[in-house]
Amino acid sequence: MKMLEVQDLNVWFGSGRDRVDAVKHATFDVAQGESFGLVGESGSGKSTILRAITGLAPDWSGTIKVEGQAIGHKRPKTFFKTVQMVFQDPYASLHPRHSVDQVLGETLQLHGFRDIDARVVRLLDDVGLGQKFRFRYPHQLSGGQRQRVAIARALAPEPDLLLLDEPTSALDVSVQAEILNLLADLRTEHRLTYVMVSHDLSVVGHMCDRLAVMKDGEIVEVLGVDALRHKNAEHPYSRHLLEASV
Ligand SMILES: Nc1ncnc2c1ncn2[C@@H]1O[C@H](COP(=O)(O)OP(=O)(O)OP(=O)(O)O)[C@@H](O)[C@H]1O
Repeated sequence: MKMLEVQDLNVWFGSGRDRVDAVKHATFDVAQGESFGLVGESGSGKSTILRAITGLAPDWSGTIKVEGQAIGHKRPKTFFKTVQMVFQDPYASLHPRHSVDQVLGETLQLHGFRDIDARVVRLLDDVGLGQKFRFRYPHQLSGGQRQRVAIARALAPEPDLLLLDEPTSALDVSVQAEILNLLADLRTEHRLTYVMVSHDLSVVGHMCDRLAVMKDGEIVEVLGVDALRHKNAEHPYSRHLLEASV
């Protein structure tokens, strides 16, 4: 089954002379359980695709289907039981005056769970933090630990699809691999589907089964990870991108 189908997606910001066409005619699909990468240089539209899917980019046209259901411009609450996003910067995405317990507890409550206590405990274990972090505040956590909390919050509604927007690029190099390994393990354990934005081809090569190469708002090519490893692309721009990577 297809987890995500995106057909002829156009996303723009502003209007008239100020209009920016951030994504143009993007088409791709992602199978259930697959990990799909979006790569391309800064400004090519990668994050905007994820933001359009979650409803953070209001002006879009085309078709977005999740688990076969076309989504409209307004997302019902149940949508976020299926789709969750993890942002690049865990410093910005966590409220500074909310403890880890509050962050996770409130998310669980919002999604109608009753066994909140047991679930908070389980989520902290799932992301490798454990109980001693439960009543800490963001400023008492390292960058990697904050990103683990953000990942736990995304897992709280038991989603099927995680949208990962450069989930490690704001972190120290030394903890990036830890978080990527955690994400890889969680995908297997929770049978998740990933769409991951990264400007780092080695990250995508490690984490993804297929990837779309974006340039100036367009998907120029969709490649399997083998083609990435063998630097075997058709489109000149993808070839250039692969050649430039180590
Ligand atoms: N809220 C916004 N208002 C106006 N323009 C925007 C907005 N968000 C993104 N853009 C523009 O849309 C284009 C695509 O941006 P996007 O962030 O999707 O690129 P990206 O490939 O994810 O790059 P990066 O890796 O730098 O985040 C850029 O030209 C950007 O300036």
